[in-house]
Amino acid sequence: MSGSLQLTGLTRVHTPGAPPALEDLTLAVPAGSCVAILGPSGSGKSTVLRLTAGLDTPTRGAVHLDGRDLAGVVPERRGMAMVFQRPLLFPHLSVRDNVGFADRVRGLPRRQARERAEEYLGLVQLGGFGSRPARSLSGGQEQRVALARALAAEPRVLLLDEPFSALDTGLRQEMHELLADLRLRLAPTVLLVTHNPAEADALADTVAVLDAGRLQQHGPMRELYARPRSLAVSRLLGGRTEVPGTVAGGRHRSALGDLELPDLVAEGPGVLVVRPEAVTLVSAADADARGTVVQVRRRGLRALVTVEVAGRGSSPAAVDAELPPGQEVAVGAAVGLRIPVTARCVVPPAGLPAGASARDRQP
Ligand SMILES: Nc1ncnc2c1ncn2[C@@H]1O[C@H](COP(=O)(O)OP(=O)(O)OP(=O)(O)O)[C@@H](O)[C@H]1O
Repeated sequence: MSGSLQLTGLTRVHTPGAPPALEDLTLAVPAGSCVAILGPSGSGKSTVLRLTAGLDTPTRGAVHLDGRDLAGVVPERRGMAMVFQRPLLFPHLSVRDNVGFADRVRGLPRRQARERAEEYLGLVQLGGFGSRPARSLSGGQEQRVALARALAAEPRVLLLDEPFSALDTGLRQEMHELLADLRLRLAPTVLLVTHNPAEADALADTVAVLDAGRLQQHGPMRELYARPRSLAVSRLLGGRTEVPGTVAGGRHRSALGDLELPDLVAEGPGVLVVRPEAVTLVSAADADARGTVVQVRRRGLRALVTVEVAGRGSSPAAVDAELPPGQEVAVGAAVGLRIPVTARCVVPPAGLPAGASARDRQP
């Protein structure tokens, strides 16, 4: 029953003359897949869901479901169900009647509606909760009911708008496992909005990064981590190492020295970004660059260290490295840095659009 969703050139301008809330978004959500829209506050994530659900009208662009243009189709006839950050249950109704509400509205007899509701409550691991009043549930249970209610509508697309962000870490983890299980059993088509990279990583097949209303990059999370196309994407995923320099002859020249690049990169200014997990501290003989530890932060069993590398004739560079459990280093220590060639990625300097990525330009 899962549908195939296609957004094409989707644009929403709220105030003429002001920057669009969403600009020219083209995104495919294949049947049975889960695509996450990831972005900072105000980047246009909810706008995408509202336009898809028909709660708002695009200024330009189209939403197609299984090839059908949904322009002018009211939300309740789009074959979609939405789960919001707040569950929005009817507090005076039982859990079962909350889940069966849509079935009752469309004329299903009470008994049948309740049987179906129980079935979906079982799927979200709330079997036995049916007769309880909705107001007696915990936050996590309420959100499970909201999910059961959405699934009971048998939507062709499930729209999730930050559904777990109000839950504490443990409950959120449980909901992630539940959603992964539901995906295996029911294979729904899911469009998920989140500002949390770990959530996008845990739940989605691919992640579309939005910044200031524009799609920055869309791909599997691993690709976004390893090969961000812009500083915005790198920063959103927690990247902090940004070394400005110049690309020439397939090498990046900066305070770190002259480093070979793994990809074909156009000549000109470019910022080297590297994931801290890829950087290791090594002896001077094996090092790609040498520097001094200026900061150590604990990350559970691991430590995240910042190493400052003095540039010859350029300003110093700061490189983050995540140490494995057991490896310790103190502020002030002189260390060598190993940055594997495959971990080196060059993005355009701030101010240039992602589309102008040095990697995408031919030399
Ligand atoms: N009805 C509206 N009228 C005017 N501007 C709006 C309206 N709705 C949203 N915006 C603006 O559009 C931009 C995108 O908003 P949107 O809610 O889609 O962002 P978001 O990424 O979902 O943010 P958050 O994570 O904070 O919910 C924001 O600058 C917001 O202020």
